Amino acid sequence: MTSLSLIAPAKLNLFLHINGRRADGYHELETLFVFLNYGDQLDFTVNPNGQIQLSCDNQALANNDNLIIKAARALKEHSHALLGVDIHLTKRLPMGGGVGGGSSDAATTLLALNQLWQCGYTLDQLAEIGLTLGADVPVFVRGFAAIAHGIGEQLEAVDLPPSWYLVVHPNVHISTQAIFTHPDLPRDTPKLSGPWQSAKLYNDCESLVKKLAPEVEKTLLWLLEYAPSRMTGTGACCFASFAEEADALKALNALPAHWQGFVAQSVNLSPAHLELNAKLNLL
Ligand SMILES: C[C@](O)(CO)[C@H](O)COP(=O)(O)OP(=O)(O)OC[C@H]1O[C@@H](n2ccc(N)nc2=O)[C@H](O)[C@@H]1O
Ligand SMILES: Nc1ncnc2c1ncn2[C@@H]1O[C@H](COP(=O)(O)OP(=O)(O)OP(=O)(O)O)[C@@H](O)[C@H]1O
Repeated sequence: MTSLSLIAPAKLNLFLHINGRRADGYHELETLFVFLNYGDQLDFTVNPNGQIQLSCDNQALANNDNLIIKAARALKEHSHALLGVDIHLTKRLPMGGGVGGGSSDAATTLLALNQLWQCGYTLDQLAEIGLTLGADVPVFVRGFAAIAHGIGEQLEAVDLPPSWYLVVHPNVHISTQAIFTHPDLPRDTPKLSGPWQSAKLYNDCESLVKKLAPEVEKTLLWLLEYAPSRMTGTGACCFASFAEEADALKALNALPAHWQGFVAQSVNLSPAHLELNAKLNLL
């Protein structure tokens, strides 16, 4: 196999509780991750010259700070692979949106290059490499919907019925770091003591982000007219959940023009894993 095309799906944090802050500044979380069948597209082609090269429809993203390059370099260093790769990114996910676009791109890169360079790493090993790139990378590498503990890397699988989501980006960029370093962020939510299904669930970042970015509050108020709604991650994207696709699409059609949105279904298994497994089974 010398080339591979895979999706890098979005995630939603269906709830996000912050339980404390560690000495290194990272926060202890409890959060419920699901994947959406919507995401960026990544095309990988092996090259023999050992170079790692990225092109993108959004030229500003094709630089060495991109998590795709960082993921490929991390894997190359670990595995001492001699081959290189040309990668093309088609960016669909809103950036700084809380849907994990950069982390998902990094995870898909690790999954693809593990095959193309024949590194033979297990998902646990790839998740460990992924964690050095970001707290959200391991869940995308493991590829199952999960409650996460720790800083987001300790995963407990969950099985959720599929649901339809309207995800709206209110056109404001929220820096994850700015939220996690803000003095007003609540950091003392008690750990869940029983099943999460019967607990009161929320996103601990939501009220702070609404205060800092009133557009997020407006988005949530708009969405709540249609269905139960919440912010994902540290924002700025907000989502509303629907039982029927048609109802989600109806709300999307009414979306004010100054916001962007998309409708997608939640899945328990990452579409990146489903695509990869399907392609490997064809060999
Ligand atoms: C908030 C979430 O989106 C929930 O899914 C993630 O935990 C964020 O994951 P991520 O973007 O991969 O995060 P990283 O790139 O590792 O960290 C970005 C910034 O967020 C802060 N951060 C992140 C995760 C965490 N559990 N505690 C933190 O305090 C760190 O200060 C860091 O400077
Ligand atoms: N492949 C990538 N795609 C998007 N952003 C990237 C990528 N690599 C690095 N970045 C940088 O990471 C920043 C945050 O991007 P990202 O879209 O992953 O945020 P997010 O959805 O809020 O993530 P999370 O939910 O994990 O906090 C961007 O502003 C950009 O500078």
